[in-house]
Amino acid sequence: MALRTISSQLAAQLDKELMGPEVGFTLEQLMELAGLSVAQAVVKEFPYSETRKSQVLVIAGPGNNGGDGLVCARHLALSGFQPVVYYPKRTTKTPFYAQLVNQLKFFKVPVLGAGDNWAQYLDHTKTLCVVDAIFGFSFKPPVREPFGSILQQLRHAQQNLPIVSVDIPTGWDVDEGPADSDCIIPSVLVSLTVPKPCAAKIDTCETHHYVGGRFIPRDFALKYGFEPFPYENLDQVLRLH
Ligand SMILES: NC(=O)C1=CN([C@@H]2O[C@H](COP(=O)(O)OP(=O)(O)OC[C@H]3O[C@@H](n4cnc5c(N)ncnc54)[C@H](O)[C@@H]3O)[C@@H](O)[C@H]2O)[C@H](O)CC1
Ligand SMILES: [K+]
Repeated sequence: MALRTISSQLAAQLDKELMGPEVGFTLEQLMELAGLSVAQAVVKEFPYSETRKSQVLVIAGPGNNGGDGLVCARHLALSGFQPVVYYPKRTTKTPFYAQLVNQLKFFKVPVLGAGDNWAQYLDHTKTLCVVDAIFGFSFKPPVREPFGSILQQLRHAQQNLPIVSVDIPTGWDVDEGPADSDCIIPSVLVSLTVPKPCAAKIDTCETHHYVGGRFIPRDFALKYGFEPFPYENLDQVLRLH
């Protein structure tokens, strides 16, 4: 069956409506569900075992995609993993992001900032996977620093260290897909609410694709032009392929 997708523009509109006066979700609610979905996809792909490495590097960007990563790290800690968060560019637009960081400290999750040695966690003998929560559907190329250098290091590491991308593989054009052969190739993509057009460009041999962010009713999905996804029970993610 063809992949159901909506454009970056429509995704932003859908988000706005969910958080508008009529529907009334708060960003905090949606982000909690989004981050939980990503954590669930990680657990499904790399089931926790006491005898296996459990360190996960979560790289959080400056916007809401980064917020999803901060929430994901907390849920991974609750599931027995050892997340380490690299959060180099923090926003002070709302106090919410600082609260998410405080919650991580409450769970004894290290949160590294600009200037810290984050690249040591790219060692595949110690780290299970990297969660790419750098940019989502509001990314506009070209990538500005420090994220260009971060992506370059991820590209070098990705052969041995799987990348789990949140909503969009960072650096890919949201509607067109990978801009050049220098882009990261995630091992797992977790699309939120509904895949964006770039998801149709993933190579299904290389990347497992999940949908998560389970927060809309059937009629709302149909209004935005896609069939709802058949999640099972209370699962927060559905594997598409
Ligand atoms: N309904 C949902 O599916 C929900 C999804 N969520 C997540 O939110 C992101 C979209 O979040 P938004 O804040 O709009 O944008 P981003 O995180 O993608 O990035 C904005 C951030 O990045 C900076 N930026 C943009 N382009 C560049 C660039 N070329 N170089 C450097 N920096 C750049 C920009 O200035 C902003 O600071 C969506 O994908 C989901 O992951 C919500 O969590 C909940 C609902
Ligand atoms: K991302």
